[in-house]
Parts: sequence; C-alpha cells; structure tokens
Amino acid sequence: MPADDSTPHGSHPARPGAGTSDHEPSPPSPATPLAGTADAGPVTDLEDDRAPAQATGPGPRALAARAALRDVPHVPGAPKPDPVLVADGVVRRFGGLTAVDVAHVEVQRGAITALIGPNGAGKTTFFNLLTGFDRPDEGSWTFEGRSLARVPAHRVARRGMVRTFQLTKALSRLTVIENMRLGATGQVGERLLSAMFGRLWRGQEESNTRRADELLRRFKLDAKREDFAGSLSGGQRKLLEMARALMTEPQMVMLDEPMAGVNPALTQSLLGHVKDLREQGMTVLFVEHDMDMVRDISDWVVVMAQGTVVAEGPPDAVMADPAVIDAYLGGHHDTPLTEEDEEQQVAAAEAELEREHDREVG
Ligand SMILES: Nc1ncnc2c1ncn2[C@@H]1O[C@H](COP(=O)(O)OP(=O)(O)OP(=O)(O)O)[C@@H](O)[C@H]1O
Repeated sequence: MPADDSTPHGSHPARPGAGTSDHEPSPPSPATPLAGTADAGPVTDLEDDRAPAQATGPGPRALAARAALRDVPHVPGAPKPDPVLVADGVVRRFGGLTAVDVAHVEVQRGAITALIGPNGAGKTTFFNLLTGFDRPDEGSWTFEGRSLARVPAHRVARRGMVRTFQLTKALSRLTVIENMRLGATGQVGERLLSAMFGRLWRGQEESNTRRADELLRRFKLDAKREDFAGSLSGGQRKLLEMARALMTEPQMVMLDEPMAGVNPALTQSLLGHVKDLREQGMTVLFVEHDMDMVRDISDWVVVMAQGTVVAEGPPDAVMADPAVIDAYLGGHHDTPLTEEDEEQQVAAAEAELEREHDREVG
C-alpha cells in the first residue's frame, strides 16, 4: 500500500527483499541488514542501525513462544496451545470473487505470526475484517475469548487489538506529536477532527502527551516531534506507525507490511522494535512480502492463497512446503507436458490455423 493511500485496503507489488524508498536517506552501510540477523536484540539508537547486527540471540519470550509452538502440527487451521485470536468460517466476497474464505485459524498468544501469500491472496482483506475495517459475509472470530464480529475498528482497538495504519494525506499534514495523540483515541483513520478536538480528547491530553513523548524517545523520533509526518523518511514513517499503534497499550499489534518502503539503514531498527513487542509480552501478527524478515522474526507463519489458508508452520518448514511454493508460483509451474498433451496441443493449434485459413479464403 502506498504511504499516502487513504484506505486501509491496497494492493501491493511483490517485494523479494527489503525495499528502498526515495524518501529515505542513503544507507551508510552496504551490508545486507537482513542476512544473518536472527533475533538480534532491539536497536536502541539510530546510530546503531548502521552498525553490524549484534548476535545477542533470541530473548526469553521468543524462546518461550517457539517452545509453546513446537508440538503444533504443521497443517492449516492447527489448534494452538494458547490462542489469543480464533477465526472461524470467515468469508468475504466482492461480487463474484471470494476474496477470503478462512475455515479456521488460531493465533498463538505472545508469538510473532507472519501472514504471507502471493498478491491477491486475501491477506489485507482478512486483516481488515479482523480489525473491524471491513465486514465479512459470513464467519465469526474472537479475541481473548470475546467475539469481535460487528465490532467497529475503534472498539477493536480499545479491546487491545490495534493495527498499524498507513500515513494518509491528512495524517501527513499533521505533526509527529499530533499523530501520536490521535493514536491515543485508538482509531486514527476515523473521525479525524472530532478525535482531535472532541471532548473525549481533552481530559486525557496531559497523560497522552507524556506517553507519546516516551514512545517517541523509544523510537528515536523525539527530534522529529514538531515536524510534519509527511516530511519523514519511509522508515521513520513505519516507526511512527508502530509508535502510534502503541499509544493504546495494546495486547496484540497487527502490522501491515512493516518493511514496505523502508531503506536498509532502518530495517534493523524496525526488526528490533517488532521483536521488542514480543519481549514486552505482546502478540504480533504481520502481513509481509519480505521473506527475509518473515524468516528472521516469525515464530509461526500462516500462508494464504486464493482466500484460504493453505499452509502453517515455523518459517523454515513453511518455506520448504511444496503447497507454499505452488501457491507462489502457480499450481502448474513445474508440471511437464506429457507427449500426449503436447500432440493434442499441436493438433488443436493446427486445426485453429486451418479454420482461420478457411475463413480467410472463403
Ligand atoms: N474493495 C474491493 N473490491 C473488489 N475486490 C477487492 C476489494 N478488495 C480486495 N479485492 C480483491 O480481493 C482479492 C484479495 O485482495 P487482497 O488485497 O486482500 O489480497 P492481498 O493478499 O492482501 O494482496 P497483496 O499482497 O497484493 O496486498 C483480490 O483479488 C482483490 O482484487
């Protein structure tokens, strides 16, 4: 989704690696930051982004999340030992197209789960449904055991499940601190002005500003506090989106393509912050095309294709799964034609040529 897309839905080109952004300052380090960085701890200083990744190893919560998932079968819809989010029979149709048809999926509490799949697989639509930005035709889902069906987005956020929201044009024209304050309402995209000036806001302004400033310091955006959000680099925007999502102190954070448009200079910082969310006890579900990031930080991967979940498992197992390779490359990519098929195809083509010739002649 482009940074200025004002809708929660967008279609995104496939990205084989961390993208670069025109907005981003040029990276001082030529090293590929995603290579060999598994579970480096959170980077706490922008200067550190330019240093080689520290091999600090997985944190205690990362180890716990992986241990908890160790015996979960690698099958679509696999039950988890401690699911925080459970979806059942969620269907979304657009006219004749079934964009989402998820029979059953569970997201493990305290883990980082990646939602991957080829373009058009239904990932963003599923995300929008879960977070109340869109309504399904069928299905139900629960968060912390409570139904979220028909709960609007701002209430979903208040219940502890937030998603990052791309910087819309309107948000780009607000300062960084104003964006953070909007995050405190739990819903950035909706009722922008009433959230800014309404009565809901006034009483809490001071504590919200304190929290906003703390988060800006943590995300190294405090120097940008009064700058227009639109002036930030691609990577800084992603940091702002994440910081803003944390204003409501959520239990679960949904990240929509956190690496899209991020220059390699900031990827370490972003990866560190996502891992840090897990270390603070949050559950993370993210949609991402960048497979290096998926491999690096995920405890579990859910793969969608044509609206359904086609595979689940830890990153390495999932990426070696023929069903996943098929989903990405198309079902017939490596099926060689038999001699019979080939003869039939040649015969059909010759017959078509003959018919065409006959039409032209007579
Ligand atoms: N509002 C809409 N109206 C009509 N069709 C839609 C709408 N939103 C999504 N679709 C269609 O639903 C399907 C799933 O789209 P979706 O964007 O959810 O896929 P995705 O997996 O997120 O893809 P990408 O990785 O490209 O973002 C696509 O065929 C898309 O064209």
